[in-house]
Amino acid sequence: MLRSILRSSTSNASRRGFASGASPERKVAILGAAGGIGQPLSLLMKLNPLVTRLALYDIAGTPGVAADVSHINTGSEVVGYMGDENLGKALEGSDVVIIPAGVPRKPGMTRDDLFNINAGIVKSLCTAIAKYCPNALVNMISNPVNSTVPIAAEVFKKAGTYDEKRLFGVTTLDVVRAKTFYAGKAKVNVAEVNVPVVGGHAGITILPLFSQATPKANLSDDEIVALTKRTQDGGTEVVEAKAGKGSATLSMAYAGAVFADACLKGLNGAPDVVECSFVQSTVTELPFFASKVRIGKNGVEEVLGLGALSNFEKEGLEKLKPELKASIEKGIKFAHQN
Ligand SMILES: NC(=O)C1=CN([C@@H]2O[C@H](COP(=O)(O)OP(=O)(O)OC[C@H]3O[C@@H](n4cnc5c(N)ncnc54)[C@H](O)[C@@H]3O)[C@@H](O)[C@H]2O)C=CC1
Ligand SMILES: O=C([O-])CC(=O)C(=O)O
Repeated sequence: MLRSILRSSTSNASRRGFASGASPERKVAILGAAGGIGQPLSLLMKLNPLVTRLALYDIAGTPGVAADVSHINTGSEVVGYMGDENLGKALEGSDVVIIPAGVPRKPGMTRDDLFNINAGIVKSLCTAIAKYCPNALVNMISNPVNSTVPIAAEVFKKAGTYDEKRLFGVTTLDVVRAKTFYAGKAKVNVAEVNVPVVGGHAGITILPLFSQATPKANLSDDEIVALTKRTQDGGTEVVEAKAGKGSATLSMAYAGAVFADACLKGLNGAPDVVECSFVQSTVTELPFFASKVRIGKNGVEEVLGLGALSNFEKEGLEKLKPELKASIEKGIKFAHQN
């Protein structure tokens, strides 16, 4: 067991000296830390000055990743944990738990094709979260997000720890893509671009609201249709380009790091922290829905509405509902039956 736990050599004193100044100490755990997303995400979280302790958990490979990342001269302490028997220690005291554990797609597969394997992984990890860090903000990356978030909610409900303010499906990559594609088409500075993306995280359930994109640009209807389709198919574009070697990892690690940073800022009391996320929601008749969310000291402070939609977006919203509803129900059913 000892061999599976690797501590960084950074001293407490130097850690405090380097760390986050007046910010409170924050522990972040990454579950699936040795994977394609997990490794670059571990790197990016090691670079985040709001993190004081970084727990890297996986079923294999974490000693190496933790040793590697721990040599970076930023303030946080890095500890690697490997194997189920060390999951509790990885989670204890965590403020934010990021979950990129599970299998990725291969060409020809949908995200839902990952359900059979990933549902069980998510269920067991969330059972441990309920036991060891029930107050953590959970950032669910594992696909299919449209089902894994409802599974997590049911696991937490069963354990008596569910707080809808603390459970987030990470849809930030859809926003990252929408911003990039819009900036390219509209020929505006990508750093200034904002595009809300609502709905869910699979195919047509991903609904970018380009009518609300800023800075405003005069794009034709055809251009908006093409941008929407490219955003919806962004994951597949990467899966096909990787030709059997997995799905988005680097852009996802970036997106995961952006979202976790927003959670840390919100927890620390920063004002106006708003990101899109797939959360428990009353924005539509569906129990979970992605939209802009204000994040604060308790997690979700406010689920923001959709704003004015174009006719094209209104149609997209109605079209996505049956698929999203079915994915949510599939997750809930799985959690009840297993
Ligand atoms: N939400 C989003 O926007 C995105 C989600 N994803 C999803 O993220 C997941 C991970 O993708 P990759 O990192 O590319 O896969 P990967 O296969 O490279 O890494 C997954 C890691 O999870 C670990 N793992 C498996 N079972 C585990 C368990 N019970 N506990 C802890 N770790 C466990 C594996 O050992 C592996 O290191 C996939 O489900 C993928 O579809 C990927 C891209 C974007
Ligand atoms: O497409 C996939 O399977 C991975 C994913 O969720 C994304 O890249 O958006």
